[in-house]
Amino acid sequence: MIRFENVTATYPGHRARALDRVNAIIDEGEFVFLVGESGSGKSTFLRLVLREIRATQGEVWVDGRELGRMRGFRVPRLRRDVGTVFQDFRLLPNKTVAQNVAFALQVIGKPKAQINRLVPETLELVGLDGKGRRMPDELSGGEQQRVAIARAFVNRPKILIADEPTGNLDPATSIGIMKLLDRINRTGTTVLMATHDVEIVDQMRKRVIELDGGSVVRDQLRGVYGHTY
Ligand SMILES: Nc1ncnc2c1ncn2[C@@H]1O[C@H](COP(=O)(O)OP(=O)(O)OP(=O)(O)O)[C@@H](O)[C@H]1O
Repeated sequence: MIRFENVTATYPGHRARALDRVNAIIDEGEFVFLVGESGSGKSTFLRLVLREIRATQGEVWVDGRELGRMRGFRVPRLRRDVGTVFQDFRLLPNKTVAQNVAFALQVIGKPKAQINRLVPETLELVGLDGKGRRMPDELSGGEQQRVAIARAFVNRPKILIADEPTGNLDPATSIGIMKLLDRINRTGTTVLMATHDVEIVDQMRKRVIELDGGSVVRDQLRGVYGHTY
C-alpha cells in the first residue's frame, strides 16, 4: 500500500537530510506507529505520502502510484484515498459537527442522498450519535478528535494518516481515540500514525517504525516505544 524505496528528502535551502535513504513497506490493512524524537523525520514521512513534498531521491509508492512522477492534477485524487487527522483537530468552527463531516463529501461532489446516509452512519461509528447538531466548541477535545476522525473516514479512504492524534488529549481520552483508530483499521483501512505517546505505543503492540536523524533505526512487529534489549 505504501512503499518507500531509498527515499531521501531535503527541504529547499537546507543541506541536512530530513529523511536519509529510507526503505519501508507498509501492506494493505496494517497499523503502523512512526516514532522518534522531535525532528527525526516523522512529519516529513507523512508529508511525502500525501505528496505535500516530493522525495529528493528515491521513490514513494502509494496504492500503486509513484508520487515523484505523479502529475499535479492527479494529487487531489490521491488525497481522497488518504484521510488525515492532526493533533489540533482542524475543524471548521462555524459549521456543526454533521456539517464538518458532510463538507468532506461535498467537496468531492458526492450526491446529497449519499451524504445524508453516510454522515449519521459515520458519526455513530465514532461514538457521536446524537451530537451532529453541536458546534465544535461545544465538544470536549476527545469528541472534537472523533469528529476529525469521522471527517477523515467518511469517504472510506484506503489509508488513514494520523499525526500525533492524541497529542492534546489526556491519557483516558487517548485510549478511546486509539480504540476508534483500531476499529477503523479492522475495517481494512491502513493506519499510519506518528506519535510521541509512549504508553499508547506500548499498549497497542502494533508495528513500530522508529526514525532517528532521518533514518529508520528500527522496524519491529508488535513493538514498544523504546528499545527492548
Ligand atoms: N519546512 C521545513 N523547512 C526546512 N526544514 C524542515 C522543514 N520541516 C522540517 N524540517 C527539518 O527536517 C527534519 C525532520 O523534521 P520533521 O518535521 O519531519 O520531524 P518530526 O519527527 O515530525 O518532528 P516533530 O515530532 O517535532 O513533529 C528536522 O531537522 C527539521 O528541522
